[in-house]
Amino acid sequence: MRNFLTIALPKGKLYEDSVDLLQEAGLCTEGLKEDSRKMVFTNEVEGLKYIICRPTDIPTFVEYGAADLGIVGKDTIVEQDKDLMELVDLRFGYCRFVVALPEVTAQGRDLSQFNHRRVATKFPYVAENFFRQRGMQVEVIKLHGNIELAPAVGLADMIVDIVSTGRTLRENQLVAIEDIFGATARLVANRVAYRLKHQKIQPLVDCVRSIVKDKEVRS
Ligand SMILES: Nc1ncnc2c1ncn2[C@@H]1O[C@H](COP(=O)(O)OP(=O)(O)OP(=O)(O)O)[C@@H](O)[C@H]1O
Ligand SMILES: O=P(O)(O)OC[C@H]1O[C@H](OP(=O)(O)OP(=O)(O)O)[C@H](O)[C@@H]1O
Repeated sequence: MRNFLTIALPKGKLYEDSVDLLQEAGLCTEGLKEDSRKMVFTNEVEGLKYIICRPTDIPTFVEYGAADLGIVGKDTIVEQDKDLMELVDLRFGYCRFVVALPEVTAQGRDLSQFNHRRVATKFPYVAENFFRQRGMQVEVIKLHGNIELAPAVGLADMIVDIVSTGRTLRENQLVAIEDIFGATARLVANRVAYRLKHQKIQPLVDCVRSIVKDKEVRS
């Protein structure tokens, strides 16, 4: 498999845009959009292999070299801080990290008034860093999804989560009171593969860069 190029694709929100981009870059993406439970797609003729992963597992597959390249959100890259090469900002999958509170609690207050409170998040590293930089001490509670539920049932006073349209916050009577940073999808590489498979990887990276460079950032 030394000459194969293996690309890890995230299932979920980034999947369609990822497949479209690779197709635009001239790679064969046959079968990837079919409704299927297959996790590995091999194209012997082109020396290409795609693996379909959970978005949060992409950095692990790439760091260990199980995939040479991967597509993953900057939010996940920052949270996991794995040893990856970040090659291209793909300009899709835009979302932003915020601190959000119940509307009733937030009214007329600023964040500093919520010191020593509990924060629910899927992103404990991002949350801890943010509050440390603010000189605040909070208790971070790690959840794996539906973070907006935590304040509603008294598990936490506030949340750190990603927001795109803002609909989930609104429909759960939460309001963002601080922006942390924005994130988009990135093309990442395994360090060793980037050197050993440079002849295959670099033309693809150049092509992807030229495709995305004039595109608007979008969610
Ligand atoms: N509402 C959103 N709008 C736009 N992009 C988003 C949104 N939510 C997440 N993203 C981006 O898409 C990536 C994948 O999100 P998705 O919801 O598909 O998977 P996930 O549930 O976070 O992953 P996992 O199943 O591994 O926990 C996120 O890491 C982020 O970069
Ligand atoms: O601002 P919006 O457009 O409403 O999007 C924000 C929601 O999207 C993400 O959740 P996701 O759908 O990934 O589910 P999760 O709660 O299981 O992480 C995020 O955690 C928010 O809940």
